[in-house]
Amino acid sequence: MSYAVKELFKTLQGEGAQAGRASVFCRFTGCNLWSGREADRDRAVCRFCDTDFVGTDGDGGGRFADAESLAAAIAAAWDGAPGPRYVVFTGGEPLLQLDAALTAAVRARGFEVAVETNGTQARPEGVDWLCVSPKAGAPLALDGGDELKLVYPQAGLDPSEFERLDFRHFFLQPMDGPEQAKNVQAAIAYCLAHPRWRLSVQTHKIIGIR
Ligand SMILES: C[S@@+](CC[C@H](N)C(=O)[O-])C[C@H]1O[C@@H](n2cnc3c(N)ncnc32)[C@H](O)[C@@H]1O
Ligand SMILES: Nc1nc2[nH]cc(C(=O)O)c2c(=O)[nH]1
Ligand code: SF4
Ligand SMILES: [Mg+2]
Repeated sequence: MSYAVKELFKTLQGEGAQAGRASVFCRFTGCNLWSGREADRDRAVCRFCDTDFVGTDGDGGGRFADAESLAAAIAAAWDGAPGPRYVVFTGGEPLLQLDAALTAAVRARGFEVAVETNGTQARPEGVDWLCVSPKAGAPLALDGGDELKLVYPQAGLDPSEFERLDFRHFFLQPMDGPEQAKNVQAAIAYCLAHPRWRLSVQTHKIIGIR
């Protein structure tokens, strides 16, 4: 199978329970909940996306013919630094492309494998850390994982609906956009009143890394 990648870069994971961790980010092209075109945003299922995942023209992006060639590019992006290697597959929606061949190829190069998904697709083999971020109006195909990271608030989604699912961590991440300051206050208030939930701040945006 071939893979379309928007961009590939090393940075610190900015969100959730692994925040602060050195990571190679592999951002796949394409999503099933939005075309990525601004003209389509208002009629998309997911309308608040903060990410450009169209095309293969970003830093380190491109079309990779097979799992070995993409895994080699991921290993090169790690840059030879010693210690535990960590790759985060995101997008776009990574589970439209990530498969067992690719998780095996990066694991063979010493990587732990993390995924950021909207939860609408099945989980492939070989994932060590699964972050699920459900979207209002999209069917949830996964009933567990490592962290549930709910962008908050979303009309029609009550966080309590997700508490029955099998996750180790439950996070609210304030929705970025025009109402960001208000959404931060709402998420803080929810976490104070519902201590099962923790706040996930998008730290990379604050400190100015990608
Ligand atoms: C761009 S998405 C890509 C992965 C996958 N499609 C998903 O939605 O989980 C990466 C993360 O950013 C979150 N996110 C996207 N737009 C956001 C926004 N405007 N404010 C806060 N988080 C956002 C998503 O919910 C997800 O947790
Ligand atoms: N630093 C950093 N951390 C992130 N965590 C999840 C991200 C994503 O876009 O999936 C992301 C991202 O884009 N940058
Ligand atoms: S599901 Fe994820 S990548 Fe797709 S539009 Fe929503 S936030 Fe963006
Ligand atoms: Mg991001």
